[in-house]
Order: sequence, then structure tokens, then C-alpha cells
Amino acid sequence: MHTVAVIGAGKIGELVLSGLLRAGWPAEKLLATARRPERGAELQERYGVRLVDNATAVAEAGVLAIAVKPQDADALLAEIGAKIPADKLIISLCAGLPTSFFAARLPEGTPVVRVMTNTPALVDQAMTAISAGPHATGEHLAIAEEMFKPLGSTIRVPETQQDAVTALSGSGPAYFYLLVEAMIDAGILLGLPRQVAHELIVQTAIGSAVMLRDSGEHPVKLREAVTSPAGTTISAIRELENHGVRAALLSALEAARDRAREIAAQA
Ligand SMILES: NC(=O)C1=CN([C@@H]2O[C@H](COP(=O)(O)OP(=O)(O)OC[C@H]3O[C@@H](n4cnc5c(N)ncnc54)[C@H](OP(=O)(O)O)[C@@H]3O)[C@@H](O)[C@H]2O)C=CC1
Ligand SMILES: O=C(O)[C@@H]1CCC=N1
Repeated sequence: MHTVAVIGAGKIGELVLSGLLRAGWPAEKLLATARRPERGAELQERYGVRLVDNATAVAEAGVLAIAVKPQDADALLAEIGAKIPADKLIISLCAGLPTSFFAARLPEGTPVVRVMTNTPALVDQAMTAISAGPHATGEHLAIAEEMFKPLGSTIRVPETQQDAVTALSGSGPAYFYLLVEAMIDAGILLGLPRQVAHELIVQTAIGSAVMLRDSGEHPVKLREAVTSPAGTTISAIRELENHGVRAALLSALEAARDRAREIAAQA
């Protein structure tokens, strides 16, 4: 089991730390770095992991999980990139940034793995996609899997698919939360108390998600089973189609993919 340092322990860094601890990773094998001292103190108090500066993390950890915003990655690598020995494994959690961005700022031969996870990691239900970058071997991918499997599901994808993955599963939880929020508001419109609307929609979302996962059925078949002839569901579906919800989702995910590309171009 490697010592893992989370460099830039914000929201995603924290969920990696907390997930590894839940999975039984010893706290003494976890390091965290933060830009603001109060954030570091918070993490130390909450998880008992050691807060260190970036240089100490580089010196002591075998795996460096980079969890800063993509816009902060260049400055971070200007600070530590050249000091990272080539036997360390770099795991980038950053949206958009290709592994070549890191390779160009690291000593020749340093292995880089690109990972796109998502916030349901907080409840061990993440979807994490893992790609080999320069100098990353099967052994390096296995280390990334050892870290992320306990946080949910993992899949290996070619790096060329990572911007699309980011649009689907990286950002995905936000789309579902927005749908749930809108449906709860619809419940209010129909006169239900907010708490009742919340309970109905959240449990419906959970039930639908479990059926999607466990039944093995195509979503079309599951939807058809709910949609009675001349019934209530088809009336709602007509409105969804009239308002272009399907087309909106296609455009929205394409926009997310394009934004990931733009982040890389601006880095
Ligand atoms: N949020 C999400 O759902 C997902 C995010 N990601 C990716 O994860 C990464 C992190 O996102 P997120 O956790 O949301 O962002 P946050 O802003 O919450 O976390 C980034 C953290 O890095 C710290 N930081 C920045 N520069 C340095 C530095 N030089 N040294 C040490 N710490 C530093 C920031 O400090 P400060 O607090 O001072 O800003 C902040 O705490 C991004 O690259 C994002 O693309 C990937 C998948 C999902
Ligand atoms: O919005 C973002 O850029 C990050 C990456 C995927 C989810 N959140």
C-alpha cells in the first residue's frame, strides 16, 4: 500500500481522502496539502491525516494525486514539477488537462495516470474512469484502481475519451440534482408540501437508478413499462419532447465536452 498525497485537498481531494480511510487505508499513509491554513486544519481535525507542504508531499509519498483546479495546475507544477523524482506516480484528477500537460512539466519518464471521478464517491458510489498517460504501465493503472475501486465503480478508457467521460459522469451528478430540484418544484406547483415532494422524488430517483443498474433492461423498456396507453405518463412525455429536453441534454453534454477541450487549450 503506497503513501498517497492529495495535492490540493478541496472537494474532490477530500472525497478521495475520506474514501480511502473508509476503505481501510491507514491514516499514516495519507498526506494532504492545502493552500489555506484553515482548510488544512479542518482536514487534519476531520480525518487525522497529516497536513504537509507540497515539497514534503513530493518527498514522502509514492503517489501524488493532483486535485487542484485545472487553472491552478500550471502554478503548482512550476513549484514542484521539476522536483518530483521520476519513480513517483502522478494521478491527475483535473478535468480537461491531458496527461501531456503534466509530462511536459515533469522529469522525463514520470508515469502519469488521468482519472475522472465524481462526487458520489462520498457514499462509495463514484464512477471513476482511468486512463494511462505517458510512461504509465498496467501496474500504475492497478494502483489507481486500488485507490478508486472502494469508492464505487471503475472503468479503464483511452485518454481520448476522457473529455466525453467528464461531460457524462464527471459533471453528471449535477444534471440529476437539477432534474430532482425541478421535479420537487413541480410537486410544490401541484400543491404538495415540500418535504413530501422531496421524499417522493428522491425515493423515485433511487428506485429508478437501482432498476437501471440491476435489471439489465434498456432504459427505453423500463420507460415503456411506466407509460400506459392514454395514461398520465405519456401526457408528461409529450411536454418533455415539446420542450426539447432530449435535444437539450445532447447539447448540454456536448457543451461540457467542449468546455473540457477549452480548458486544455487555455492551460
Ligand atoms: N467537483 C467535482 O465534482 C469534480 C472535480 N474534478 C476536478 O477535481 C479538481 C478539484 O476540483 P474541486 O475539488 O471541485 O476544487 P476545489 O477548489 O474544491 O479544490 C481544489 C483545492 O486545491 C487547492 N490548491 C490550489 N492550488 C494549490 C497549491 N498550489 N497547493 C496546494 N493546494 C492548492 C485549493 O485551495 P483554495 O481553497 O485556496 O482555492 C482548493 O482547496 C479540479 O481539477 C476538477 O476539474 C473532477 C471530477 C469532479
Ligand atoms: O465542473 C467541473 O469543471 C468539474 C469537472 C467535472 C465535475 N466538476
